Amino acid sequence: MINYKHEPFTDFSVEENKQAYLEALKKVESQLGADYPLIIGGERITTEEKIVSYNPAKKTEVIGSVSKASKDLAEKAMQEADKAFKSWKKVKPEIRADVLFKAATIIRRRKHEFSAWLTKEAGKPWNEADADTAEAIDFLEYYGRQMLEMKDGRKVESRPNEYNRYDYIPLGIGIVISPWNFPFAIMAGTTVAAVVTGNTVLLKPASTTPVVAYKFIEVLEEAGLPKGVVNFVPGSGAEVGDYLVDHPKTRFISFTGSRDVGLRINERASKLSPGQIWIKRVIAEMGGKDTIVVDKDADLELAAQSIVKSAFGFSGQKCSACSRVVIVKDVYDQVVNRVEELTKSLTIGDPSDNNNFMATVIDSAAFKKISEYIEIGKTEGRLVAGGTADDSVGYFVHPTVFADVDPEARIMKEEIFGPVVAITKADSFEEAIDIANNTEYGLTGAVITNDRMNLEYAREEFHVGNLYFNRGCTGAIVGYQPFGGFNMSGTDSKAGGPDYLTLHMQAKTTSEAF
Ligand SMILES: NC(=O)c1ccc[n+]([C@@H]2O[C@H](COP(=O)([O-])OP(=O)(O)OC[C@H]3O[C@@H](n4cnc5c(N)ncnc54)[C@H](O)[C@@H]3O)[C@@H](O)[C@H]2O)c1
Ligand SMILES: N[C@@H](CCC=O)C(=O)O
Repeated sequence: MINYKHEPFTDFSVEENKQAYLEALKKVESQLGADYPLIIGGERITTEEKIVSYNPAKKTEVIGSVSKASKDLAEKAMQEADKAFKSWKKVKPEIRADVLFKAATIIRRRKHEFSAWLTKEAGKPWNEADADTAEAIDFLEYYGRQMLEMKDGRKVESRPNEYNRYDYIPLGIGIVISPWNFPFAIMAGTTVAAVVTGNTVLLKPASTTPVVAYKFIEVLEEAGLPKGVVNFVPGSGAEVGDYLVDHPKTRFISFTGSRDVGLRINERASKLSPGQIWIKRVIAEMGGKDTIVVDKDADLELAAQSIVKSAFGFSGQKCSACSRVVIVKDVYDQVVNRVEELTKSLTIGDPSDNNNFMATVIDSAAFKKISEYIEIGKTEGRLVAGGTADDSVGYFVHPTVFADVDPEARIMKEEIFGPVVAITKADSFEEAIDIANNTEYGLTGAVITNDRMNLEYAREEFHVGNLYFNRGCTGAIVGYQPFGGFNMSGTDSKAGGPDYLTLHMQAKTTSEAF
């Protein structure tokens, strides 16, 4: 792709960068508690009912209060999106791409400010927030360029006296439903993929992180996006989510979130609503139960470091997080001991303080669910580290490691989505890969080995959408490691990959005889 390079990560050991982030945090702190309206057809609409967004590390601190869309307002947004589609679909792809490039530039100028919102609203430590913002910029730069490459369609053959073309045209109105764990990157990436391809959007962000989404819509407006192309409609998943998914004018749904909600959307979207004249397209990126496999011939320090970073980065709240480890028996004790040491040395606390490696989980429901899994883990394995939690100030769950877990145990099979990792032993490398595959998910996985033949075996047999060798299993980069999973991890749409935009368009063949 022409001139695309991913956004570099900030080095916070450089004093200037550290000071800039502290300034950004101060700026954001001075703006906490504001009210944010819905944006429908460019109009700001304030509702009585609000979604209140809190800081998970200081659970009484209000980040902002966001108006909440009702079904009536969702319907109004649908009408506005329908109206805007008629003109937006005719806007040249170059101009649509330009809006993305300008938005990327605006965000780059305010990079630490956006990251500071993520630290406050999602509890992201500095490096995790910085990576989330960098990924949002990457999506804008990458999808903008990809649209320029696709704007004239693909080449097909013509014959004498016949001219054939194969062009991509937009689909229509897309419902974008995004998760809280990458509240900037995934929300922005899924929105702009739909927009740059000529569609209009109703964006329903996650209810725990709506403020950063509002800030992003402001950037799109500043970059020149016409009214009604993206409509901001935060609301209850069950009420507004179902209404929009079922709506006959909905042409496609781009969902990222849990398995259960993804399956529900897929099922509802398959039912015809009165007046509907198409089969709705569903892009669904869902959960994971991701494994790191450690071979006997491996760099064991690299293995332990990769496990700890992948399991506990952003408190394990990544669909890509390492939540299971399979170690070949010859090196099992060594690796478990080192994982224990590293885990016990992690610093935990408020993410505004960059000395803390790990902060909180997102909210009280997550805190409760993860705490319950820790209790289940105590009956299913040997507690090696952590096992405690404290929600007196914020939702802190301590990084937890269980060893000697049976491959069939619940903590080995169910997505916990928190800082909990389960370790099991395998007799051989082949058995380790079998255990890794023994889950309904298939998102990410990693193999740590120096054995070339075993790497090749894993390349064929380890059934995941993103497979990594001799590194951890998180941190895919847009345009470098297209991201998406198999089986119950979703529709393998591969966000940030060369095929992603085609999912938002339909191809039209024209053949002219002359
Ligand atoms: N595969 C990926 O690329 C990827 C990326 C990030 C997160 N995830 C997954 O997301 C989950 C965590 O995110 P979450 O807790 O926000 O997930 P979630 O499924 O609870 O919510 C995701 C979004 O769906 C909305 N929603 C809830 N019920 C709905 C309904 N009935 N109709 C329409 N929308 C509805 C929510 O409000 C939110 O905006 C984890 O399972 C994680 O693995 C996957
Ligand atoms: N793309 C991210 C995960 C996104 C889901 O949570 C990664 O590769 O770690």
